[in-house]
Amino acid sequence: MSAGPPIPLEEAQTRLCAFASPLPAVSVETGNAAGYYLAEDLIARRTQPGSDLSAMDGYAVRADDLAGPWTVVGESAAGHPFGKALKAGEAVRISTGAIMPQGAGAVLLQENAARHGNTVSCNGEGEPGAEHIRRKGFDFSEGDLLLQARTCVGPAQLALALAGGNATLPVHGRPSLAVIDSGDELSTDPANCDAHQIPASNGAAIAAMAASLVSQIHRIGPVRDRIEALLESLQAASDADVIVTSGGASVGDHDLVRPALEKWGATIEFWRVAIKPGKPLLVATRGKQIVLGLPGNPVSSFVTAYFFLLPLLRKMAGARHFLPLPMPMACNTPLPAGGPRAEFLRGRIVGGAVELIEERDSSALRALAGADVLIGRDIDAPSSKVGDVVPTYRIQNGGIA
Ligand SMILES: Nc1nc2c(c(=O)[nH]1)N[C@H]1C(S)=C(S)[C@@H](COP(=O)(O)OP(=O)(O)OC[C@H]3O[C@@H](n4cnc5c(N)ncnc54)[C@H](O)[C@@H]3O)O[C@H]1N2
Ligand code: MOO
Repeated sequence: MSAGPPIPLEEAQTRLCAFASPLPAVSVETGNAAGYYLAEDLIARRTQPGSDLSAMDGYAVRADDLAGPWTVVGESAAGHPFGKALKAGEAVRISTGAIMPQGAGAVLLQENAARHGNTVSCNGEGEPGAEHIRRKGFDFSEGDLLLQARTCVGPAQLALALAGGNATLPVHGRPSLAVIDSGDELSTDPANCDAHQIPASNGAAIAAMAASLVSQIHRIGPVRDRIEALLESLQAASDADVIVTSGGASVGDHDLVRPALEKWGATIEFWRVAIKPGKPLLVATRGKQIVLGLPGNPVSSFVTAYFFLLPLLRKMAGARHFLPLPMPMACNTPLPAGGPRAEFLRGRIVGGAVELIEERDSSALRALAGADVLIGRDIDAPSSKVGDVVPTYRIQNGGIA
């Protein structure tokens, strides 16, 4: 294929993600569902709260009997309701989360009560009130829509699903991933590298970024810069839904990922994207398998995994929104005008604004590891001054979509 000019970021993301569809639904125990995406709308199977409950510790009294004093006739504790109806002149000791006794319509807070033996009265600090009651079904009722299909199940959604009476959840399956490190200079032993070697770090970083979105990860390599070795590694990855390579994607004599993929029978869909770092990104398909050839420079590999691999995996895992979400932030540093490629600079969040990390080399891992965000600069973006708002992309914890 002829290379052609690098294609714009959004077009490349759209073309890549169009190769993927959400995987079929599977059922998982709700307690283990964090990180999965719902395959169906989630409906409440129960009402919460199931009865009127007290929101505070204190005394339940009738709504038509707010002056007191009252005789304390029993207790309603969480899990242990008071079994009888409340009469005028009576109060029931009640705790947070306990069912309001039949006939009760107000709660006197413990702090506002004076208790002497079996008698309780107001101490002058406040009256009994209905605002301390959580009404039956105020959060949700049986049959309500709790969450839409393709929502990510985070800790809060997981808790809601359980509260809604769902022991299991229908979620989309997750893709399997193979990650291939390639390059003669790569060592598997970071503690013992010769002068001509560097520790292989990209594969491990990519695997860590993808971990929560995939069913399994097969790490392969480091693979030698020889077509046969690359072919062997691709063959070893032939069960994976998605294959990622890093290194060997550029134009050097030893950049063999493209010819190896062609020889393996893959179709090169596109090569080179107008972003910096990350230009030599390559996308190929072989049947249903999708191959991403990431550039070898560690920051380029990270940035292309962030803007291409993670969206692809999210889409396959069922996400409704799979592209990284820019967060506009004021920038404390003036930025020079953009160039012919969209650029992603490293930035640090300081006092609610973003500050540029000057180091831009695409191999500079220390600058990347010290960054909170990537600062996005469009193609030909005008220079910006201190305080101008710029799009930022959170990169801690692999980023958010
Ligand atoms: N004449 C040109 N040279 C280069 C171009 C170009 O357009 N014309 N593009 C540059 C850009 S941009 C990038 S990015 C790199 C990408 O090159 P490759 O994908 O072929 O990567 P390698 O050459 O194999 O490695 C680059 C660099 O990264 C290190 N590396 C590779 N794999 C790993 C790994 N798994 N863990 C850690 N580090 C890794 C490798 O040692 C090299 O230092 O090409 C430019 N050149
Ligand atoms: O664009 Mo390359 O990915 O800078 O080093």
